[in-house]
Amino acid sequence: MLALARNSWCGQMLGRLANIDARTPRPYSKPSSGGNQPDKKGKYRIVMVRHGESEWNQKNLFCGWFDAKLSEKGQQEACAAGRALKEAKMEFDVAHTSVLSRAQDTLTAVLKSSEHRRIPVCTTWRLNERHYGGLTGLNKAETAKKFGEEKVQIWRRSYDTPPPPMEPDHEYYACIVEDSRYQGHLSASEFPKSESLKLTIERTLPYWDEVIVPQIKEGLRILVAAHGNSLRGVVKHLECISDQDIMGLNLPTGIPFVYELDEHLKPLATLRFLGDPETVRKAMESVANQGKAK
Ligand SMILES: O=C(OP(=O)(O)O)[C@H](O)COP(=O)(O)O
Repeated sequence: MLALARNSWCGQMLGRLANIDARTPRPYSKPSSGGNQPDKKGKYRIVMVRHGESEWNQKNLFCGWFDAKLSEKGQQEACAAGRALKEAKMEFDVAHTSVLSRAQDTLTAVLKSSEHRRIPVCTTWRLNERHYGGLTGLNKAETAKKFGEEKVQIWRRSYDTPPPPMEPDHEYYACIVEDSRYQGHLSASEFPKSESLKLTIERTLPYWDEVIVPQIKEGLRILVAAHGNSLRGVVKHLECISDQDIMGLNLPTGIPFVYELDEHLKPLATLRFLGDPETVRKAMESVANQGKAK
C-alpha cells in the first residue's frame, strides 16, 4: 500500500505559497485533441491524469469538493491508466494529487498497477476539483431540465461565471467545511463557497509555479493525479488557451495525458493521451454531454 504522506520537502515548498498571485494566461488558442503518436521529445516531460470515474460521476452529480469515492469502473480505469504508463515506459520521481479520495485512490492504483517503485506523494487542496457551490450533489441532467442546458453549460464551462454559492444550510456544507483535511490550510475567509474556472486557476497556479515548476526544472519526472477542472486550468495555462476555447475542453476520466516541454516549460505540442484516439474522443464527448437534459 502506497503512503500518501505529506513529504517534508513538498511541505517546505507549500510553506512558500502565501500571498502569491496567479499569472494571467496569455490569449492564444490551440485545438486540444487526443492522439497516440509519440511527440518529439522535449527537455522535460510531465504526465497528468484525471481520476477514474467516481460514484458521483456515475450518477451524473456535480461533485466538486464532496469526497466521492471511485466507482468500480473508476478503479478499473485507474488500473488501466497504470498499465498504459507501464507500456509507455513512463517512470516518475514524485507525484502530486489533491486531498480528495478519488484522486488519491486513482494515484495509488496507477502506481500499483504500473508496478512503480515507491515515490514521494505531495497532496494539496490547491489541486482539488473546483468547488461546485450550491450545485454540489445535484444531478446535471435534472439541473439542465430545471434551469436550461445553456445555463448549465455556463455553470460548467464558462471561464469566470461561478456556480451559485454553497450556503450553510446546504446538505453538504458541514461535511466539506468541517473536514479536518482543510484545518490549518485554509482560513474561513479563504474557504470557497463556489469557484469558476478562473478562481480555480488562481489557487492552483501558485502550486504549479512554486512547487511543480521547480521540481520539473530539477529534472524530476512528475505525475499529477487530479480532477477535470483543476487539470483544465493547468492545461489552459500551459497551452495558453483562450477563455473562450477552454470551454470546449472536456477531460475524460482515467486516461493519462503527456506534455513534452521545452526549456521554458512551453509544450512542444498539445496534450497527448495515452489511449486509443477513438476511445478518447468518445470519452470526451460523453463528458461534454453530461450537462444535457435527458
Ligand atoms: O467533481 C467534478 O469533477 P471530477 O469528477 O473531475 O472531480 C465535477 O462534478 C465535474 O463536473 P463537470 O465536468 O460538469 O465540470
